[in-house]
Amino acid sequence: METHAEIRVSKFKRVCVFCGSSPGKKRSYQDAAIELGNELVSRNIDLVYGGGSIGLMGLVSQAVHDGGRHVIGVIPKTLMPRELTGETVGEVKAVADMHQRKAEMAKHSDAFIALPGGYGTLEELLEVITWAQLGIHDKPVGLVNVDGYFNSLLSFIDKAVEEGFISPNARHIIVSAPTSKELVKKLEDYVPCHESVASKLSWQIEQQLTYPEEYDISR
Ligand SMILES: CC(C)=CCNc1ncnc2c1ncn2[C@@H]1O[C@H](COP(=O)(O)O)[C@@H](O)[C@H]1O
Repeated sequence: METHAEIRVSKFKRVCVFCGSSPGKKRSYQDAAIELGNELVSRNIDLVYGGGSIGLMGLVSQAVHDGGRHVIGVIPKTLMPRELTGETVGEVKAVADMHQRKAEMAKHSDAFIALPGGYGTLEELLEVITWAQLGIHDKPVGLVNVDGYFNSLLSFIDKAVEEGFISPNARHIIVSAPTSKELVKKLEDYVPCHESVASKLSWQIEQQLTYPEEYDISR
């Protein structure tokens, strides 16, 4: 009997993935990157990521590309030489610098997902959480907590809530789940509940003063 892969419609058209430019030491990290790619494909979701073929970034982008979905890699011109990041599958968007890259990745996405990674991943993840906290966007943000990789980060965030540096409402911005399947489902159900301090309108005006209009990331 002929089998068909299950296709579920998602409210997300494109998801931005932040993840390690290294593969990590455990096979489970690499498997999770491929699993996330396959999960996006099964829900008809396209991928936006930092470009290149190194580490987990290469695995997730290859899985989405192989599954027939569109892949956009956003690469700063300085990282474009192939020796640095490898070949990018799908569409390549060249940008001037790391700041434009983040704005561009955010602008093209309906949600953000982090897989295990290092400084770059943490920086990208925390920045989109900060933007959500300020009300600059209301797109869901989540992490795949593969083998508890992010446990210490989540404990630290809980500590920051306890100590009065993060509001309990803002704690809810970050959604986590042990697998991609569970995470994407949670992100689909996510309802923003934090207060906005910067209105989207004022952000748009600020963006127009600093970047061309195309870099506005709010909806
Ligand atoms: C010269 C050099 C070290 C190149 C590394 N090559 C890279 N190529 C593409 N994106 C990257 C690179 N390094 C960091 N990033 C960005 O930072 C994140 C990964 O950084 P990390 O490995 O977690 O910290 C990615 O989501 C990506 O957007």
